[in-house]
Amino acid sequence: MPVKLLESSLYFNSLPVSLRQYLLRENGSGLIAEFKRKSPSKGWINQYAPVERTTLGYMQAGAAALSILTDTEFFGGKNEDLTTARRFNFCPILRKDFVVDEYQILEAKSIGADAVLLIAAVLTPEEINTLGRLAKSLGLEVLLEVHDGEELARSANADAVDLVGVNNRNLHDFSLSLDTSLQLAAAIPNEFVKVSESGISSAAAIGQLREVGYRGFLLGEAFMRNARPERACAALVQEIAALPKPAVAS
Ligand SMILES: O=C(O)c1ccccc1NCC(=O)[C@H](O)[C@H](O)COP(=O)(O)O
Repeated sequence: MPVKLLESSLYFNSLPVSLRQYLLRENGSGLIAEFKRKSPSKGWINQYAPVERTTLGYMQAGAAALSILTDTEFFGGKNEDLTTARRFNFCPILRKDFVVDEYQILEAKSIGADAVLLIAAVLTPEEINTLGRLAKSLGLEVLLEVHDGEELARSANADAVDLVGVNNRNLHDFSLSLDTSLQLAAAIPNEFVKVSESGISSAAAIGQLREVGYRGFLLGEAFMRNARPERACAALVQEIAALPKPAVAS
């Protein structure tokens, strides 16, 4: 679609909803609840859950924000999924696709996203700087995804990034370890809201992650493998409410 048409979208000039602020809310769950039908590591997870009921249910259950995969080939998504979620929800929505060019950022804004993902493993620091600044100029927040200390050190640029997400999934072999987040937490500067991504399925894990400073928890499969993903989300929110409160954010 030509850029001019993206810019004429209903959402292009709309006020963004801050993912940072929603994750830092007192008494919030910090959950970023994801809608994905399939994944490279698992194949089909859930072909039937409707995006309207699922995303509205996530938010009614107490999730802090939504993550939507719009990529069709690997995740079974489409742009319309995000726009539908936008129509039904007033909350931050992260477009969780791999962003590699400027067009995708303009497109993310035009379909109703509030935040985009930049992955350190596939982008140079210069690309993160350019893409992140463009996103921020449009009012989008930027979640930088890292998997190790080296990626973090070269890519965490405060002019281009708002939140740092540590992916517990190794993108080469798809192995998962919560230790990735636990070990990297202290190295992430406190100006960034810290998010732990992938392979999280229990309140106990979220309790551990909170203790080392994480305020956002991105869960996909743990919800989507259920026929009613929003009910799995509601159950987890209840368990999170019983955890000790997180320390005041820095
Ligand atoms: O989910 C995958 O298999 C995957 C493989 C390679 C690159 C990205 C992938 N997923 C995208 C995501 O970021 C996750 O959906 C998200 O972090 C939630 O993970 P999970 O809770 O483990 O579903």
